[in-house]
Amino acid sequence: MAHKSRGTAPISVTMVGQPFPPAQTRGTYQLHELEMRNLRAAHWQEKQNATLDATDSSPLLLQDLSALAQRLTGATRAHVTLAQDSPAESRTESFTEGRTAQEDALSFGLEEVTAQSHLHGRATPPYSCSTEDYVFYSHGLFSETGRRLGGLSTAFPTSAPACAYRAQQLDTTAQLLAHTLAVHLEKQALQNSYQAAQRRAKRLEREAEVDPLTQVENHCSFERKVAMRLDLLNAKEAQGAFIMLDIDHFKSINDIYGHSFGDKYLRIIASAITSAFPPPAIVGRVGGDEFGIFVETGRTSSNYLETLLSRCRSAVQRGAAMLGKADLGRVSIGASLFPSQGRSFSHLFELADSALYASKHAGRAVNTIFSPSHHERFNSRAIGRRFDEAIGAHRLEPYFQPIVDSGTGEVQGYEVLARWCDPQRGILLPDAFASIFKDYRLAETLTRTVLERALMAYNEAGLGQRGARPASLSINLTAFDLLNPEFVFDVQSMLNRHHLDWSMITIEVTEKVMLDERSGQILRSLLELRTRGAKVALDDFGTGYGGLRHLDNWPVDILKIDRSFCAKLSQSSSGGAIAEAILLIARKCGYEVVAEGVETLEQLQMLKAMGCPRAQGFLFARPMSIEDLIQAPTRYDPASPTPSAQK
Ligand SMILES: Nc1nc2c(ncn2[C@@H]2O[C@H](COP(=O)(O)OP(=O)(O)OP(=O)(O)O)[C@@H](O)[C@H]2O)c(=O)[nH]1
Repeated sequence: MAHKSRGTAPISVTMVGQPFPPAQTRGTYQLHELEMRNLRAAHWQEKQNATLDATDSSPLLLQDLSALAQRLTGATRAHVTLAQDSPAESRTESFTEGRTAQEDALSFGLEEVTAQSHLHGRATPPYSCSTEDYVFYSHGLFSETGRRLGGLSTAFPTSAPACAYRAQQLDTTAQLLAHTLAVHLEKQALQNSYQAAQRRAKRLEREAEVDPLTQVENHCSFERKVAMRLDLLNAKEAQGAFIMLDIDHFKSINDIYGHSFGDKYLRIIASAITSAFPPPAIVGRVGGDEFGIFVETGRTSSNYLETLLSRCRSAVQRGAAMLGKADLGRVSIGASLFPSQGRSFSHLFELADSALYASKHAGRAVNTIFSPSHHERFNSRAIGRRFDEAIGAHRLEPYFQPIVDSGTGEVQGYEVLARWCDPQRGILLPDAFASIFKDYRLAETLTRTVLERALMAYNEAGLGQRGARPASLSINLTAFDLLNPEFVFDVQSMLNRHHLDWSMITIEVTEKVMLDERSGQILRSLLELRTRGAKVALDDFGTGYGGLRHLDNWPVDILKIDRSFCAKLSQSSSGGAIAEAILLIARKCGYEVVAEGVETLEQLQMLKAMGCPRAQGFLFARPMSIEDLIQAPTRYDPASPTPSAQK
């Protein structure tokens, strides 16, 4: 501090009034400084226990009060401190380079009495001390309730006559200051509590806006903030992108590593997205494992958006790598453009969702920027009305694809596949109306319509009796069908209506359906269907994400080897190895097996050599209408395919 470096002559201090501790009566500057340090340390302790809040505005007020006190009392210097104000702080202010030893002594004496008064509490009678030139007084400032608010320290020249008038002036001034301080501090306390309430309200408001798990905006706040931003941008003619990001196979990740690991993964993904899209971009969690992002892109090309998406994907991969699991970090992304594709939140959301669905459909882990062709395929709202019309006009039809004994070529059953016969666009495969399967009403309607018509056709055309053995009918179900507890009873009524029984029904479900978290009802429905006599086939086996655990946990009778393995049979040794492994598992566990997507004689021969009992694919026949099926053989010779199979 300034006074340390100055090496001034020692100041002798003589106490009057309350006694000082003995060490301080020795009276050299250096000794005093040591003592003062101790005093300050003790004072800081007191400060920590203080209840009044010294705020930024206090120093100003204290300066004003000090000046006022000086005027009222005629003191050479007056110094007002708050109860929790530190002598150390006022000392820094008081001692500056260039002061004379006398001025130092003045400040030092003032501080001395201040510190004493702080340390010893109530200053009655006032503390006082003197140097050669000055006499110092310290008055405590108390509220009406006796609470210590601060102190007034004053200095008078020793040469001035001491009189009763001075003592009275000091007392009156101390009372006035105490009153002023009390009012100020009360106002301050009120202000503080108002500010604290404001801060609390802000915090609560923010808490209501953020998703507690990931700390990004929750759905509601995301929508509100994006809508507000769009209003601004609409006025400015600026450009932006609405992005949807969905974690791939998150259900399985929860399933395999546990829910709390899933939570951690979600947090990591959220923070990766936020790092890739810092404010002013808006990031929100809009679903369980789905995030929305709105980012302004300026007047740049769509290449720039691609760059942003790639950057986001890399950030996600880097974040996921920290979790040390090789199968993490895969996300699907869809984006729509503002304002060229949409101007409102709901429209942009819908289009980005369609694009996201297109990414999922394309095999996941890809980015898709919306294009109109995605709309019908991947947007259930866009297709819903036309679908309802098609149902009314009986344009949703069952097609049948034979399932054949790979040894004899004999037809053992038919898989029922939905076809939409559109007058303008011809016969549409489910891929062209994939969004139907996202909407429970449309998905259920589709299953029931196609099933009812398939059973009717099966019965009327006598399909069950055409071959040497009754042919089975394999029906594809969605999670929505199985989640409906009424579904089993509805199928029972259909079977009754068409004089058929459960033994000829096979229910086909994918691994994804079996992994559905609402699996309680799905499992119950499958068990009920099986109890009634239907078989359960696990479709696309080997492509799912959940490993082999379904086989232990779920009621399964048949494994359908996915077409991707059959396609690789003749191309790579791994395709053959996987098909062989599936057949081995099936044999050991007692499952029936059907190979899907068999297209060449070579594939069939390899499957036969591995012991695969049944096959289905273009080598025998494509899915066909009931009219074509009636004409089709009940036994195929793979060596000389039928004309329909060659299409
Ligand atoms: N750990 C965790 N899981 C959640 C949370 N919210 C939702 N989920 C789960 O997230 C999963 C979302 O699954 P989906 O998006 O339907 O399916 P998916 O497995 O990601 O499949 P694709 O999106 O088609 O790749 C469900 O299983 C939910 O139970 C959460 O806060 N924490």
